[in-house]
Amino acid sequence: MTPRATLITGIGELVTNDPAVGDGSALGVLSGAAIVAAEGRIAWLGAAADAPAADERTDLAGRAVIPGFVDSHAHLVFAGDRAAEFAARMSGTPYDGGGIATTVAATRAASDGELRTLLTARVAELRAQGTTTVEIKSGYGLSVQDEVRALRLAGEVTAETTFLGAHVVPAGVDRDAYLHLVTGEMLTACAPLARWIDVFCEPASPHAFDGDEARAVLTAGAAAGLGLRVHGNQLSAGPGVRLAVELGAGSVDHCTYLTGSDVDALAAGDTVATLLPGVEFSTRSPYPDARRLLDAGVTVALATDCNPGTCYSSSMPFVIALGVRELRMTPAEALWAATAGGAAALRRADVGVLRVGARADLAVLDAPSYLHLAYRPGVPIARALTV
Ligand SMILES: N=CN[C@@H](CCC(=O)O)C(=O)O
Ligand SMILES: [Zn+2]
Repeated sequence: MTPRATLITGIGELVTNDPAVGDGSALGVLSGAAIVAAEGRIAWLGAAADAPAADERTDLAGRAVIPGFVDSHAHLVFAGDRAAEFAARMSGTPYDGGGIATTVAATRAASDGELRTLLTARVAELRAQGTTTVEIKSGYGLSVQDEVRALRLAGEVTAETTFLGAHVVPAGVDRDAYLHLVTGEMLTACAPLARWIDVFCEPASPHAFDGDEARAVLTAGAAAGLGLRVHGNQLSAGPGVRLAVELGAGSVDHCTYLTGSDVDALAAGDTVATLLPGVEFSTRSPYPDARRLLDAGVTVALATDCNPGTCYSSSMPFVIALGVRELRMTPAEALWAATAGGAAALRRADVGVLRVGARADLAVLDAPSYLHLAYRPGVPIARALTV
């Protein structure tokens, strides 16, 4: 049986992220274009006048279309509320990772059904704002059974699952014993449910892991067949970035405090620098220096880091607005980072780009141009369209 095909017309502006088409820019912007999608993939893309016949037709009445956002960093499996901690930070209390224990307690106490309900609502919230691919970390279980449960639930909604047993050392647990567990029994139980392993490498936090500990976690994860990701350089210019690059991680995330050698290492390696400006917004902290990274030729991604402690926002358009307004990225750089950049951070070639064979994961904007993502901050103009 031939697959049913859908023709999408009336596209005001089409951002493909394919530099081989359109205006010659990295965004590969086309006007007067149409798309045919079949079985979740792009079957045809070109001038609307040349579009082939299809079984169904969707007319977007002049709206802009972009690749669906690729949110390459999110912590969505959790219960509980830390609004009071947010309020304290707005009055000057600094963030040090200590509040993670509050979420761990609430998450362990929640039933599978409660966690699933919270998770699916958060995924729906992301999609309603244009995100079509999301990476989801464990890290609020911190016991073998609770980390396994978090990854099992995450795997119900995404293929991009990340084992973050090394988020913090749980309260009352010996550091060395916990490291032994995370790199041993917990890793063995979690690896079959995860694509990635991550570690919160932050010597400035008494709860997180130093460079040697992070290296042990990542090396064990790689030996178990997992790809590597690192929470690095969030609170200080620690060893996270250099470790991530040395070990060939897909991405090092936060990158708020960088030395010159960190930037040089990122520019020479193939690890993506993922910036999470919603965190600096929500913790009233200095923003990372995106221009320094971009000007050095580093591949930069933007993601939400949606989590209950440092940024309880699932909105990629909000992150793009921060990228433009606060990180001084151009609107084009910010959109690329939130789509193709996220795909690079997840080592995916089938998302974050619209070309024949790629996933037909689109975001439709109630606007004539992608510029409106930063031009109209806080206005819900983006939504996911998977055909
Ligand atoms: N920094 C470590 N992990 C999260 C925050 C987790 C929390 O505070 O609950 C982050 O990416 O910012
Ligand atoms: Zn995070």
